[in-house]
Amino acid sequence: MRKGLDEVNITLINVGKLKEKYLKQGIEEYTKRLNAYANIQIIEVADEKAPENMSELEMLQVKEKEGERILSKLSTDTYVIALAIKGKKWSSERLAKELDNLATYGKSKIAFVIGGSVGLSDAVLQRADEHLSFSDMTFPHQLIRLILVEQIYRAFRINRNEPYHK
Ligand SMILES: C[S@@+](CC[C@H](N)C(=O)[O-])C[C@H]1O[C@@H](n2cnc3c(N)ncnc32)[C@H](O)[C@@H]1O
Repeated sequence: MRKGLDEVNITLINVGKLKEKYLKQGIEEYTKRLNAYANIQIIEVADEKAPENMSELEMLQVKEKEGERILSKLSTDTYVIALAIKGKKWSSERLAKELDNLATYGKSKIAFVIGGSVGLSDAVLQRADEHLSFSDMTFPHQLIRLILVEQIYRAFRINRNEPYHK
């Protein structure tokens, strides 16, 4: 059944608690603005200790444990967009269009997933319907959360033909 974007539930699934105050403030601001347009929920799953000198195997284990926690938050009818450096690069207009299309085709649950300091497990990447990249650069996962929430807000403004800074 066709749905409007305002009927869509957007969930951001993140690994670890947000620590920096300036990021918290920015995310709260965009979440508040977004709430005028959609239901938005932010979920934080526990992170694993990830010391600098971990072996490949330990890193894999961290990803897998965090991945299981992420997967436990996803229902089978959720459309999942994983944030991944090697994913597709979309313009803001393309993200707006994709969200609009998902609403049009009755997808009312959309989850964006951001990995922890060592990234997302293969199981999460395989579960995802799309992999989205913001650039070839690696951003801290907490900063990506702020960039993502701003881009989702921008997408809603674009879809509503409302003015926003270019
Ligand atoms: C510190 S990065 C992890 C780096 C890890 N080596 C990897 O390759 O995924 C943490 C998370 O932030 C997100 N992220 C970081 N940079 C990104 C980018 N340029 N585009 C999309 N997501 C990004 C991804 O979800 C990633 O799992």
